[in-house]
Amino acid sequence: MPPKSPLETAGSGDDRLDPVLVRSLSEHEAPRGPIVLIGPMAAGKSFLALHLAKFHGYKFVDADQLIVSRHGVISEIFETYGERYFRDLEADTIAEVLGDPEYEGAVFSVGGGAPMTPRVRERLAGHRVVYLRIDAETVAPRIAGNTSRPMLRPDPVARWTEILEQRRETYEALADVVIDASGDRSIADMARELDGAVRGLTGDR
Ligand SMILES: Nc1ncnc2c1ncn2[C@@H]1O[C@H](COP(=O)(O)OP(=O)(O)OP(=O)(O)O)[C@@H](O)[C@H]1O
Ligand SMILES: O=C(O)C1=C[C@@H](O)[C@@H](O)[C@H](O)C1
Ligand SMILES: [Mg+2]
Repeated sequence: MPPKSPLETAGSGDDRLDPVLVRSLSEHEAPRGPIVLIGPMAAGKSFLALHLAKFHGYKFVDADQLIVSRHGVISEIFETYGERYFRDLEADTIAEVLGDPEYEGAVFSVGGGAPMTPRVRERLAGHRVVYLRIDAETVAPRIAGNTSRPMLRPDPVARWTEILEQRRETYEALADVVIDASGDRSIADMARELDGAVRGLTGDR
């Protein structure tokens, strides 16, 4: 029988790999850095990463949160210095986390626009990348009253849809694993799928 793909392994219940065995196998592998969560604005990347930290024992790190803690509110960075400046800060922050052994095996959520920066894409090569895919209908109530995401002004749902069209191919090309977040799937369900898929990636690539 051909080996299962990570996606098949992810939701397969009974035949999932034994966690203890996978952990001990992975100890012998070269470090591969954090697991990187990509996807459009408000897909739930930060929410999912936090859930994985709370309930599945992963370390959690979020690029936007690091930027805010060091440089202040994102909308103000955009207003004062412009998008280009923010993208440089974002790329520097991501490179720093990817290179930090403290975050080996952590879940790392990055901002929706991060994969569009060529330097970020290059830096992601060889890392495990999970794309959180979602449709506009599911996201609409989350962003309708948006004030904090400068890219979504002035019409959040229309801008979100337009931006996803520009980014979709890039997200798909980078993804090792795709998790579907459409239809308000429960975060616990997605977390279990991601955890299973990541275990399936052990020894991959
Ligand atoms: N599965 C879900 N069910 C219900 N609400 C959710 C779900 N996922 C995310 N949300 C809610 O949607 C909002 C956006 O989620 P989150 O901030 O995690 O998005 P994000 O992908 O990190 O976006 P950004 O790229 O802007 O950082 C949050 O208020 C969160 O509570
Ligand atoms: O998709 C984007 O371009 C952005 C997403 C957010 O996470 C922030 O990184 C910022 O608001 C830009
Ligand atoms: Mg986020």
